[in-house]
Amino acid sequence: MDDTDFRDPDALLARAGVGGNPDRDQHFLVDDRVLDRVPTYATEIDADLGHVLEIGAGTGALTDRLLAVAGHVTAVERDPDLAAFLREEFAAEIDAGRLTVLEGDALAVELPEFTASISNLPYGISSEITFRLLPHGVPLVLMFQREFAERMAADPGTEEYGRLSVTAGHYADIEVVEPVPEAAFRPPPAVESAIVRTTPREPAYEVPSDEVFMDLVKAIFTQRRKTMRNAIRNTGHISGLDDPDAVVDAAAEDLMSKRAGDVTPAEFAKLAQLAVEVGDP
Ligand SMILES: C[S@@+](CC[C@H](N)C(=O)[O-])C[C@H]1O[C@@H](n2cnc3c(N)ncnc32)[C@H](O)[C@@H]1O
Repeated sequence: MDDTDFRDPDALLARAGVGGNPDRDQHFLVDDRVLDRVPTYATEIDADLGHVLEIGAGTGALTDRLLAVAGHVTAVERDPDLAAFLREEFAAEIDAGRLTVLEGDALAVELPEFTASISNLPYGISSEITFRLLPHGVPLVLMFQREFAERMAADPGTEEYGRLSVTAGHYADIEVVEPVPEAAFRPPPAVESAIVRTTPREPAYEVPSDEVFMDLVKAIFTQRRKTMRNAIRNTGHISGLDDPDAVVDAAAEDLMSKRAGDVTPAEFAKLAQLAVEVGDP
């Protein structure tokens, strides 16, 4: 088999004897053109992919394409029947030491060292798995619900901008690289999807600690319609600030009059620094 002669996704479903169970987050990608493009969003940045982690490998249609561009692939799959099918279907690649099938919940299994993750994710764990992967500081190419993808990549001042945009953008540049229609999957999900690429980089600001920054951002966005002044005052129980008033008093007046949706990540970072300077948290 050469690199352009990949396993047919419909034939894989037939061999595995599955149709996809939406209750188990199973929507298999069956559009060859999309499947072929997914790995290129990583290889156009780094042609040498090393060890690729795939979350939710299903019947292996994407795994097959990843094996063509990576030195090693670790494929995590929670469904025992699908994990058994992967071990049988890809026995030669496993024997050759090029593929590891990890059976279990991607949120709980011990992850290997990896140099990129390329995955058509189970949408039910989008947020939790993304924040398990982002701190590894490697490129990610991940399929999400389109609305989630757009919130992740949103800029300040837009309707989609929020906690997810700030916290994901803390680790990496985020791009929506391709919208994917429902018809590309079997069974089709209820909503459109989109592929996101994250490119790791240091943030352009300093924070006292990731935890202080994340807790403050989380707290303030629970009150996004309020002014920053009121949002900070009302959410000490979430942000961990003992004396929110002291932070408000020390902060710039114009920042306190804004709403969270217009506050840049750098401004949130400055506020987190200020909170530490005034002795809080
Ligand atoms: C959207 S499907 C993608 C399947 C395959 N990669 C494809 O593109 O056709 C998500 C897969 O993740 C698996 N899955 C669901 N929840 C999981 C979890 N918590 N950990 C690991 N795999 C999970 C499902 O069984 C399913 O095979």
